[in-house]
Amino acid sequence: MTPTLTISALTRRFAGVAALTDVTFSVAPGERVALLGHNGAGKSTMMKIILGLIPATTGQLSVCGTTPGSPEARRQVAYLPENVAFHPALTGLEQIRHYLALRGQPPGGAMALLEQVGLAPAAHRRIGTYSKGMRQRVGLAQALIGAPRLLVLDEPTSGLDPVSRRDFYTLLDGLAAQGASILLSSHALTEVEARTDRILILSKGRLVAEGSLPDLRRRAALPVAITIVPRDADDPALRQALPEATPAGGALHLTCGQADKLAVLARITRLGDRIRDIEVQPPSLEDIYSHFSQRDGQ
Ligand SMILES: Nc1ncnc2c1ncn2[C@@H]1O[C@H](COP(=O)(O)OP(=O)(O)OP(=O)(O)O)[C@@H](O)[C@H]1O
Repeated sequence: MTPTLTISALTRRFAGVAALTDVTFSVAPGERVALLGHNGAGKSTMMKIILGLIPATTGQLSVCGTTPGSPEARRQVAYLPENVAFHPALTGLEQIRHYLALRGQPPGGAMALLEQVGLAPAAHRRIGTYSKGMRQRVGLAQALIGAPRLLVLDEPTSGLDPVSRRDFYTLLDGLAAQGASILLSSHALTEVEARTDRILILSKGRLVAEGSLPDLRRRAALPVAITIVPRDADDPALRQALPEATPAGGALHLTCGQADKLAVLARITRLGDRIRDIEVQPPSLEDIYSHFSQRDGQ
């Protein structure tokens, strides 16, 4: 399958500042990719180059099979900035009709776009009365004009409550299922953990890790945390079987390498009904993120 976005050996410098250095990756049709990185890591610079707003210093880019910023690329790429601003006096319907007219498309398609983002019931209300989540949906409806093949979303869920975030990602899932590629930046690690196919970690302008969460987890080889709730916290058999465990709050806590996990679980299982409950916690995306960032000296 031809990638929607291909970036190869991309470098961008600003008067002495290396914002991006030798970045290479691609995004396939229907793929949801998260771009993570600390403040100043180069995420916005990357997006601006993909959108054709600024040129790369060196490197090759192909956006929907063409050059970033070309009329053909602009027709197929949509962008949603972090803080979308609309005229508060316009209704959602008027705003989208206006954008359609600007794009030379029949304004009659506005209601269908608002329906797609779940805003049809509020279409005739002024945007000034919308919640932040609703305004983000107007932004998404605007981004969907012309059925783009690539959506570039800059922290699209920042400031949204958990339910609005979940709804927003559900919308993105639907778009990806129809073949749109999604590249989004975020600082909300737990949500991208569950709602994207691949994660890119930028650190000081370099791509320091790339892969699905299980890939990154395997590569980082971080310890697994196990919490055991015994029937009797003072049971000496537990200390004997699990001498490395630390007692706290009526439970026993231990960590082990991924490779040792099954052996440790087998030791715990042999304790039978001396154990009331057990919780196995793999490293979170936050742990993995700081592992790769730290590896780069952050
Ligand atoms: N126009 C510019 N002139 C000079 N330096 C710039 C310019 N734009 C970005 N930079 C620098 O490039 C680096 C990357 O910035 P960028 O805005 O891409 O980071 P970011 O990952 O989007 O950060 P944030 O999460 O804070 O938005 C930073 O060191 C920034 O100061």
